[in-house]
Amino acid sequence: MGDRVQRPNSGLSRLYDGFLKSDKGIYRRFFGMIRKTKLPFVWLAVYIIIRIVLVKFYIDVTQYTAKMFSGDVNFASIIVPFVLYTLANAGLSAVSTFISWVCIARIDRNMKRMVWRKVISLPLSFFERNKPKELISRIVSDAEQISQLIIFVFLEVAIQIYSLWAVLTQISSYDGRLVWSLIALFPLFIVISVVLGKLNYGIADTVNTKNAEFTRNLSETVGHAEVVKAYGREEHEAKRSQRRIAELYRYSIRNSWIGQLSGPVFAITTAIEFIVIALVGRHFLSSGVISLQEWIAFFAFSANIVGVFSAGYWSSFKAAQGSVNRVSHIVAQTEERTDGIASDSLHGNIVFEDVSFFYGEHQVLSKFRASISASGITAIAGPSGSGKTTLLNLIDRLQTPDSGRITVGGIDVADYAVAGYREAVVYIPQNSVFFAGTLRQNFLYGVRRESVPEDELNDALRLAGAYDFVRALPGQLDYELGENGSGLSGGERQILVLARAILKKPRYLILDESFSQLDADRKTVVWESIRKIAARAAVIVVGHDRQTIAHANRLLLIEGGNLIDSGTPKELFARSERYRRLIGEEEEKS
Ligand SMILES: Nc1ncnc2c1ncn2[C@@H]1O[C@H](COP(=O)(O)OP(=O)(O)OP(=O)(O)O)[C@@H](O)[C@H]1O
Repeated sequence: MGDRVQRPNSGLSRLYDGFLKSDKGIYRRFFGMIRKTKLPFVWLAVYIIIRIVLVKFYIDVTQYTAKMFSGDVNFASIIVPFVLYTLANAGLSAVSTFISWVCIARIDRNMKRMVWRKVISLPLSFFERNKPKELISRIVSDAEQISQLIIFVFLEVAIQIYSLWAVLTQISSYDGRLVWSLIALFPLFIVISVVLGKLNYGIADTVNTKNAEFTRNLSETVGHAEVVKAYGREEHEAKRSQRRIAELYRYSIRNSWIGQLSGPVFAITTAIEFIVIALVGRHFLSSGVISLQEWIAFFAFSANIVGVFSAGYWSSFKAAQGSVNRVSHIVAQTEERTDGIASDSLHGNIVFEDVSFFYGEHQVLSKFRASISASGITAIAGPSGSGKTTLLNLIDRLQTPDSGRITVGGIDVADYAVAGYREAVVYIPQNSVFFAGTLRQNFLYGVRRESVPEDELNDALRLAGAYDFVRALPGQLDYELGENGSGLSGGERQILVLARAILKKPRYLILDESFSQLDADRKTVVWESIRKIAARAAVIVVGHDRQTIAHANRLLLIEGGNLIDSGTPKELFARSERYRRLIGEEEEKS
């Protein structure tokens, strides 16, 4: 928990930090991501049509204004149309703003749906590599930022280009040279926009990263408040948060500072532009090339063009680049394969054929070979960290071998359709995880049948030894559990997980020291159930406690990721000193 807080650099280097942040392949990834998000095309089309009409209104209103300012104040031909256009402009603008927000809300919703579906279909290794709490907080804010990017930047830029074209066409109708005097100023605006955009990206990305880290840290600490209190670390945690809050504050101030930089910078460019326009306009007006009305219209149109550049589209685009990167990174991940052989043909021994497996650089299994019988109870025993859970994860396809393969009935497990496979192979991990909701919802979690008769639920509860305590709960199966299944003891949760596994009628049941929190009586009941399950299914259980040894038909002894012996518990006890040491018999004898 003793983390190091990275302090921001000082002075100008902060500016360059942000300036240097750039990313290759961003456009390709962006469009790849957009292709997978359902866009609200009808709403977008309506929005674009209204905006095109508004551009036309804008050009007409500017010309009427110019006519008025040049002295033409005819009521019927100038003032009435001017007022009508202005009213229609205001009404349509309101409608277009509303539609733009509808488009954003829809894209945001569709993108969250798409990303969430993607995330939940990714292999476990993705969640191990990425910090899940940080990831979730980012998906929520990033999707919104990208939706705004699409509407307020990409679409808006396209509309502004159209508007620019319409305005320049109008100006060229006065005199083509006026257009070139404006175009000559464009490079200046573009360079300034790009520089400010780069600065914006760097700082906005850092602020988002710091925010996500902060949220992850807080939710981790709050989620384990009992540990904080038990170790008396309240003060430490308060100080740690304060450091992060102070750091966030510094970055936010820097963000605002850079955000405000664009105002004065564009004011200077506007002044330059004003001087150029005024000089060009005066020259053309005095030489009689354009009329007074055209000169006023030219001036108004030119001011609008600077407005387009100073609107900060490039800055907004760069600020959203971090969001695009994160979401597109998720979208580019490969999902777990869902197609494959139906689980009906899933029968036979589970065989590890030269399986090697790494967690990052750390090799856990090296050409591991073993066979697990398709019937009876097979126990996997070995010291802590020897790779037992990893073997179970590989059987349940939560992890995939880096080389070699695991077969069931001679077929690679990767070739079975994963949903059916996990329906037939039921895995009860070390921690029995429950979610907030009723006991019934948790009990039926992952049971794919449309409905399960009440009698069958009760039979499963009886078989697992859970019936009596569930009856005693207020509301029984409708008993409400809190976050992470709080409201039940650890042992009660373990029994309920077994009852749930019974409902799934597994062909292979995998248990990872799943009953460590039960008292001796309850363990006896649980083992009775396991024996009944083993009469029609293969049971693979990690552990070397007395009950496991007493019930196992066969035992695999693992050490350092290698199978060092296998046989019946009796055989191993007779011939293996390592085994005897492992189960503590040696100590007892002495
Ligand atoms: N997610 C992970 N990332 C990196 N290393 C891991 C990960 N999970 C396990 N390991 C490492 O892999 C090795 C095997 O772990 P595994 O959990 O399979 O052992 P185990 O025999 O089940 O241990 P235990 O009996 O303590 O549960 C250990 O050295 C462990 O530190």
